[in-house]
Amino acid sequence: MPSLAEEELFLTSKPGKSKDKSHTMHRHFHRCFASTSTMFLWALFLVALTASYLSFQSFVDNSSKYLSTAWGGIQWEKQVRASAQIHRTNGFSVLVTGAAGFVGTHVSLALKKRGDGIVGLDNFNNYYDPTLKKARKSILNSHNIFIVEGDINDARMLAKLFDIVAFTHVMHLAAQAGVRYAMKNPNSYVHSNIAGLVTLLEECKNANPQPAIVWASSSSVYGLNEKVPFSESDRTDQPASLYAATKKAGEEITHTYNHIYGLSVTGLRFFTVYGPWGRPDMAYFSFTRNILQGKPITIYRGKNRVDLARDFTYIDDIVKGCMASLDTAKNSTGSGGKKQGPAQYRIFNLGNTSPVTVPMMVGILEKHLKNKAKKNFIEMPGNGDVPFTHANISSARTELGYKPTTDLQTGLKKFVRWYLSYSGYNHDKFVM
Ligand SMILES: O=C(O)[C@H]1O[C@H](OP(=O)(O)OP(=O)(O)OC[C@H]2O[C@@H](n3ccc(=O)[nH]c3=O)[C@H](O)[C@@H]2O)[C@H](O)[C@@H](O)[C@@H]1O
Repeated sequence: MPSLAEEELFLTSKPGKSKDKSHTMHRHFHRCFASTSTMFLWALFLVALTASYLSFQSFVDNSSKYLSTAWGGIQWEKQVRASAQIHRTNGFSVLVTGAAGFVGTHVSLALKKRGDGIVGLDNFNNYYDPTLKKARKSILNSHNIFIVEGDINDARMLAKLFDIVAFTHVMHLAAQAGVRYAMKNPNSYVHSNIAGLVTLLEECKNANPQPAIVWASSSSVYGLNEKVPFSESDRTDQPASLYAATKKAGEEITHTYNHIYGLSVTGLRFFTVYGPWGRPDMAYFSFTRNILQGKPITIYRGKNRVDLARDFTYIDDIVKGCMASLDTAKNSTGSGGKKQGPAQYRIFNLGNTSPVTVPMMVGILEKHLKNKAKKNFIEMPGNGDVPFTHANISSARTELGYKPTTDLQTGLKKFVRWYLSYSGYNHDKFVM
């Protein structure tokens, strides 16, 4: 539509009007001709105007397609500020990356519950069904936690966030997770776990004040380590997957930022975290879905038919470990992008300390689901998997007071209850 000014311009200059009534034929003809050519010129003008309007409109559309961001603006800033508000004495304001993820959602809710301010960040990628992430986001929103839709690789957006809020802590949980998917999409691991991490650390190091960082590493860094249980001082230079390699790289990269810029860093090696609102790509989750749908499940076995085992760790225990890490994190020492003194650097195992074999885990699910699984056993393909994990948590116990309390039986029961209700099944028919 033309603007009002353009319409007014057109209406106030109607062509071909004359008040002179004594015209000769010649003059009449001439006027007619003049009037026709004026009309023609006006028509041309109209066409040109319409064409330029349409091309301007398509320019605006295209520009907004490429320049459009899910962040920015006065309203957005207001929401960020409100969400970051601290509601307790000596509380924190925490930037939680990967806030719509499994661990991110639980940690954000726990922080909010005790009065800390939180700004969530998530790129809502489609590694697994984003509907689940959106559902988690709705819960967070209903607790007045604002989630910024953005990627940790977006330095401008991160700088803006640090401009608006003086974050005391960053709980960095955004990552490309999954051990076996790394063979399908290796670059996604480099994008999130390496490039994204560096972009985030750059912003943290530039921030004034610098936040303390707590972030998710992984038990997978132990790779082919055979010494059990895994201690933080054990070898981590033999990763079995690209995922593990990027997490190990993250430990080295965060160390560099700690060393050069004085960032306070705590890396948490999570051991196969499970529970309500979990990740659909993980075995306990996809097995549950398949068992309920009567579909077969594939159970990997090691050499000589040895069962694989995991130190499955329940989400509530992991959340406690994350909170204790934030609570015991010392301030970063840098300012103006420069280190002012040595800063804290820690790495902790957060596991359960009692590994369970995969067939035993399936047995527990079968019991809770009152359904038998159709099991196919195959030899573990060379896909990045490790045969077992087992955490030594004495460091976390001493320094964080970390003490896991949920066994797999209890934790899976809670998961199954949640899964049935989330997926619309009738509880009573299933859980024992
Ligand atoms: O603790 C960790 O470091 C890692 O834990 C999990 O990785 P994983 O332990 O491999 O968890 P699942 O993918 O759920 O697999 C659990 C077990 O089930 C087995 N599995 C998996 C899938 C399948 O179809 N069949 C099968 O037997 C795996 O070999 C493994 O032994 C997460 O997916 C990683 O993101 C995390 O970093």
